[in-house]
Amino acid sequence: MSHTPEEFKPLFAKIDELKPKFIERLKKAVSIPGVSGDESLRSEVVKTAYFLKDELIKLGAQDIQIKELGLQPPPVSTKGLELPPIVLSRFGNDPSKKTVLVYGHYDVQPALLEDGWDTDPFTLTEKNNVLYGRGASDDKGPVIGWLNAIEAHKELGLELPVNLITVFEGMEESGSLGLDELIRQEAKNYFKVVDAVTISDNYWLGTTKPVLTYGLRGVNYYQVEIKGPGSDLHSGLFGGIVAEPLNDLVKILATLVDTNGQILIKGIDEQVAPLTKEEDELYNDIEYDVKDLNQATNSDTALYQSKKDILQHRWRYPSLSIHGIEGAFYEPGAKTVIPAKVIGKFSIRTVPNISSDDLTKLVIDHINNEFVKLKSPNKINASLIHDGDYWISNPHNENFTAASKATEAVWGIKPDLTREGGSIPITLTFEKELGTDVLLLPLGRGDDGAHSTNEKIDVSNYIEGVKTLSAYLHYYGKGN
Ligand SMILES: C[C@H](N)C(=O)N[C@@H](Cc1c[nH]cn1)C(=O)O
Ligand SMILES: [Zn+2]
Ligand SMILES: [Zn+2]
Repeated sequence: MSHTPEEFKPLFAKIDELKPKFIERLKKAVSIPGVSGDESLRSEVVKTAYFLKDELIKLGAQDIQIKELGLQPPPVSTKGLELPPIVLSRFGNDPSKKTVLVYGHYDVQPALLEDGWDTDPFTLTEKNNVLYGRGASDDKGPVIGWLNAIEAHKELGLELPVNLITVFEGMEESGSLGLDELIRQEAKNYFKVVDAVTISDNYWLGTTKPVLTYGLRGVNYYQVEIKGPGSDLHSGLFGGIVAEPLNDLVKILATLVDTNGQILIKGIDEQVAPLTKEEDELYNDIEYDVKDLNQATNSDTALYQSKKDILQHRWRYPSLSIHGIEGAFYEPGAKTVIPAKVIGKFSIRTVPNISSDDLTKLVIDHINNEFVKLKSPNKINASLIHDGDYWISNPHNENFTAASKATEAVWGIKPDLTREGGSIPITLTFEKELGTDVLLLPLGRGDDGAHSTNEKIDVSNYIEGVKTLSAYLHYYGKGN
């Protein structure tokens, strides 16, 4: 392309040449159904870690370590389930070069064909230059993208411009359990000389303009268990004469949030940092429209119409989403059952300056108070499953500048600076424990359908993304 700087032409040509191999590598990664939230698939998550280890060996990584994290704590696991390991590796250890730590996750969200996928979620399928499959964008595509960037250098006989450390985890979609502790332990060991941390695990805001991201919402995930009869019951024999756990649960869930997305738990709004004039003005320059939102959701269900309202509610205000009910009848048909025990699941996206502990107290007190009002003989137990902090940083530093130049070299346009409504629980820990800047450099588009059916990454985003990651390492390595 005409905007490609001369210095990158051979490297970008090599990346184009390796495209079939890169797609094949992603296909292999996607074929392993490593869903961290599904205990029955834990061995597949672990298998993905070993797949990455083998790829790293082939690429010539040094000091590959598989770090075990011990058992998964309750409430989700009560039967001694091992957490998936962290895969560490190193490319180069030259004291004259800077060191970049790249983090990504190899676990994925659940996916079933019957959820409404057009193709098997664990078979990467190319249609019209788009690659469909669970994890294609979140986050196997970007993780494999880093490996591809390393391979392109290797194939060209080009030295990496920085020392690279890779940190790949298998529990991100389930709260990054165990990783905080590992980062603390390794801060003065494996991660002793890290100059910058870069994460490719979010998405462009829309579908055409690249972005760099300097903020994330946090996430507190809760469950509410309601137990009643000793076993599931026939609703004809027992309906109307026993207290039904699911009736209680739907009433409790309905007290959490209204249909306009307003959280109904008292005391949360007061903790949200006020919007300053300067922050409000930052939204003016960002390219986004309600049409982008409707395109990403394939619907006309937006709660706000103006760009500012949408972006502020996505980035700087909390939200509460109800995700599901364990134990409730959900299959097709008309089963006349009274479920004996149900567990409602919901999460709250947190923002500055909400404290996770204060929030959890407000949430649990609210649920217990509402349950008392029901005067039900059933038993309730509300608890936090996991939490991850929000993160916000100043995007005016060497790391962001390098990524901005790389984006221009590949896409011919300066990226927008955005925040992200989703969460990457470990980001703040890297920043605090390693004392380094963190950059979020997303590859995928806003309509990739992460966590949804028909998740995809466009071939152009995948391949140009490998070029962007490569160019970023060069700009950062030479100090821009
Ligand atoms: C943004 C990132 N790709 C992502 O999807 N993060 C998850 C993290 C999470 C935490 N608990 C469960 N999942 C998210 O934002 O939902
Ligand atoms: Zn992710
Ligand atoms: Zn995700």
